[in-house]
Amino acid sequence: MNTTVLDKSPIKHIIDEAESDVINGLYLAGFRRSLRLWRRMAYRGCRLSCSSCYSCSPHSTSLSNPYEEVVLYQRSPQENPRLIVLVGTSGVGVNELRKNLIRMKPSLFKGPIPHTTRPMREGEQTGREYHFVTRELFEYMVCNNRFLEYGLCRGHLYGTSSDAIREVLRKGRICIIDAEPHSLHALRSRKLKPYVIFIRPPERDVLRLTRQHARILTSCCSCRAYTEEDYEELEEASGLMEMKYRQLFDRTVENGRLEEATAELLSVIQEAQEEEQWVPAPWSVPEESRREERRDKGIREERRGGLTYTMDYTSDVY
Ligand SMILES: Nc1ncnc2c1ncn2[C@@H]1O[C@H](COP(=O)(O)OP(=O)(O)OP(=O)(O)O)[C@@H](O)[C@H]1O
Repeated sequence: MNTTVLDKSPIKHIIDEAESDVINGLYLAGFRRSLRLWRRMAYRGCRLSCSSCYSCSPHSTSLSNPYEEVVLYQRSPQENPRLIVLVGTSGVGVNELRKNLIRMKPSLFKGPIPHTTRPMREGEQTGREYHFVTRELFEYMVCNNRFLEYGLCRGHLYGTSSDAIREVLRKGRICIIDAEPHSLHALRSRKLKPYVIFIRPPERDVLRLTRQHARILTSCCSCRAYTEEDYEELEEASGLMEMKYRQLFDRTVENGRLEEATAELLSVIQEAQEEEQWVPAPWSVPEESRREERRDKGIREERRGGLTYTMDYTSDVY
């Protein structure tokens, strides 16, 4: 496998962190601070250079076309649960809420197990903390668009694959992930039917009151108490995110008091799984006609000599 593929990709070097998110024997995979930091840096980079960023560019269909045909969709009990995606600006409490839900209802919620090329440590098991894979396999997965996002940390690659998400859903559990808004276009598929919940900060006085003991993650991978500037930045970044991406959000939940926000989130997720919701029209097309459509597209592109596109169109991600 040619390593230049990864060199050209939007990987950012990120800082390592203390391992393990194990609480009372429950493995909370995917909460590594390094990946969160990477995401944050990637998002900031994206905001600074919007003209070259795929998701902000006119090529991103979900953003360039704010109108899309939607239909009412009711999930049947035989179908996999819908993927739940939490979106929010760094520091608003997305991880705290996600962790809270998994801790409260571990038989209902689960996060996807990330992949890594880092060597397995004593006491770890592949498929529990991580899927431990070789660099070759990781790069192969990158080339085949298997990752929704990935990052490099002290020479080791980390990533969240769409297969890991599907694995959770296939087992009938609600897969709950947090994502940067620019990853949403890759998630919006008929198979995953993501339900996107935007987490918004509360009013400033509620922020001050509730975040007294909260710790903000700095870019130097250390934690400290929130300051007034942090609140200001949080509110501003959140407002911008909401303005720019709101057409991709299904619901908004305000994260003021943690118990109240968690309870609201639980009820919103229950509605998303059990009640009728608006979804993009192609998500309700029967599987057989989708397969035919994909086959047709694949053949057309092969004739044009674009063999490589065939793989994308027949991939499960779409
Ligand atoms: N509703 C809340 N009330 C009080 N503290 C909260 C609440 N939500 C989150 N916190 C605290 O705020 C801090 C930041 O939360 P969290 O780590 O979940 O942020 P985040 O949105 O995931 O951003 P990042 O990935 O940058 O950490 C943590 O100390 C967390 O315990």
